[in-house]
Amino acid sequence: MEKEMLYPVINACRTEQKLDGMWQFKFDALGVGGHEHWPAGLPQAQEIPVPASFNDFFTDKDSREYTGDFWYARHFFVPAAAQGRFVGLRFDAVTHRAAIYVNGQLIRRHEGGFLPFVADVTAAVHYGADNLVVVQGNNELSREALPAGDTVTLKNGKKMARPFFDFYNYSGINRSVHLLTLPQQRITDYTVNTTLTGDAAQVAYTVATTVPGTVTVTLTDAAGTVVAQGEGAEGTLTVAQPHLWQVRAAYLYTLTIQLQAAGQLVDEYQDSIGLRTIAIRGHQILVNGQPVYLKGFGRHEDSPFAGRGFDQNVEAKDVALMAWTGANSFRTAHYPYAEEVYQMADRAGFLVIDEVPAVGFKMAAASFLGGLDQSFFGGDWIKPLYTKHLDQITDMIRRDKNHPAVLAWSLLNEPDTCDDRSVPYFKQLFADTAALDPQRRPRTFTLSEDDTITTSKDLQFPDFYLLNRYPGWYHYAGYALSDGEAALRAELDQWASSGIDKPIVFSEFGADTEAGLHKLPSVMWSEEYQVEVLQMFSRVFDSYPFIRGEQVWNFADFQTVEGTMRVNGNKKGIFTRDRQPKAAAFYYRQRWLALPLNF
Ligand SMILES: CCC[C@@H]1NC[C@@H](O)[C@H](O)[C@H]1C(=O)O
Repeated sequence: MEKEMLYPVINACRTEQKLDGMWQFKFDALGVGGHEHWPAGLPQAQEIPVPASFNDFFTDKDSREYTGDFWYARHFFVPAAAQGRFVGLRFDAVTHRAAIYVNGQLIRRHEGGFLPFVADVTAAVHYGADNLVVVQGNNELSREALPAGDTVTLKNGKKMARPFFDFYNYSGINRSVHLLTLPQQRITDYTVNTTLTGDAAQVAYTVATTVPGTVTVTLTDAAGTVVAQGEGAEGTLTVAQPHLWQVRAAYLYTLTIQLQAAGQLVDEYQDSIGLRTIAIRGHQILVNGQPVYLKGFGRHEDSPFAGRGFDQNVEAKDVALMAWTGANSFRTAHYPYAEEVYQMADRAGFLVIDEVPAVGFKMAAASFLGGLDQSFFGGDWIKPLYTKHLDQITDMIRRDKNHPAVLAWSLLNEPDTCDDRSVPYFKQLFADTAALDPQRRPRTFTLSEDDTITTSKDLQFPDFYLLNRYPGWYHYAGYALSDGEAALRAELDQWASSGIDKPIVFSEFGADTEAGLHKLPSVMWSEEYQVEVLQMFSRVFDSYPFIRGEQVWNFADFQTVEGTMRVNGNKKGIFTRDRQPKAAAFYYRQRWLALPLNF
């Protein structure tokens, strides 16, 4: 578990410098970097941008598909004034694992390619001088790591990723790197939790610090007016006539936390927070006590050139397009996204289902993508996998817990829940994660086509259900679409008569579509067919009141492994990979703008 997750800020007590740009880069297929002293500098290196995946910058297949160790390096200057402070290098994400060296010294290692970690370099840097940071990365997949897969070795000795998941194994320093200098006596975390009482909001807060001291907390509104203040490492702020954070009508306050020691201000941290409540009541998902119907997308962090590297330009475009369609939510399929994504969702009023990369926990998926056919939860990899799974859920919640946009936590995508051996795993997971979120938001996971109300053994665990269903594509396809509608209705009739009174959200449904392919009457892969499939789902959703959301798969076309089922990636996007609309985008704009928000 990472101790410090606070997003970097610059103020009177804290400094931050981004180390983004061109870094030295070198593959290490033979694993010689360690004993050839690469931590002290990379010989004959090339250059790769950070933040970005390294894969798409190459023109040869061996490099694009490279699996194994890879090294990055760059120089950075630490001012003399930093002496006596905490000096850290914060990596927002290195996929999938990393060892960090500074001036040739191993500082730390980290496992997990989609969450931040801080390397404490206080004792390793030269002050008022140049320093060298070297990152030893690795992108190999295994059944005891997230996301799950295999790494195979070809006859020519080259390693190849064999993902049990349907997105490309983009790798590298995928998000920003920050040089931080912080007070030794500092704020390390905070929590907020809002309840609404009549015409006031009660904001319970806690503040964690490295030393006991005097903590003061100030809440200011968008105009900068102080609306509440508190003293002490925990307490409750009362906000009269609060301006609530609403879905697609966001309002953010600024929370300022100050730490004083011996009468001196030693640290300060400020963040934007939204006052809102989230609850599930029967079949309803409630925000501020009002039912909300989720309209939106399963997404990916994926774009040409940067791969899975975070690109603020792409995210800004995606937020604009989601707003244009009338969407109000998305799922971070299938991993936690960059923190800037949640900040933009906070400001835009989008609801987010936040998901860890527990994807591929089903050998059938591996079979679908060329894997083996045995029970995933019966494997001898489960024990080490569970440790990493819980660790990454813990870090995701620690990182994202204060975002008003975060509605729920998705703990897995399409696991094999038809196997009795999954039950102890899920029982432990839901027990171990029950108290991680101070706001106690709902926890769930997505159910694939195989995992139905009659076959799944794990339906007692989620607080609401996420269904991934593909009649019209993987079965009942083409002219048989009407049978697909009948089969979907038959399944939902089972849910309706089951007595289960929890909401259902469709978290995946759709059809691969080649943009520009038109056919009248329709044919699979045409834009017309994608709209017909989505219209079928809309008819069904509108027939069952316990369906409380539709998040179509996917927002945009995205890169996957090569295969006979993929045409240079997955084409189920409503938008193309370069973010241009297919006919389905106009369909959803017309449907979602006409749907009331609260119903
Ligand atoms: C076979 C269930 C569908 C599957 N669900 C997980 C997503 O990551 C994939 O992209 C999606 C697809 O194949 O389009």
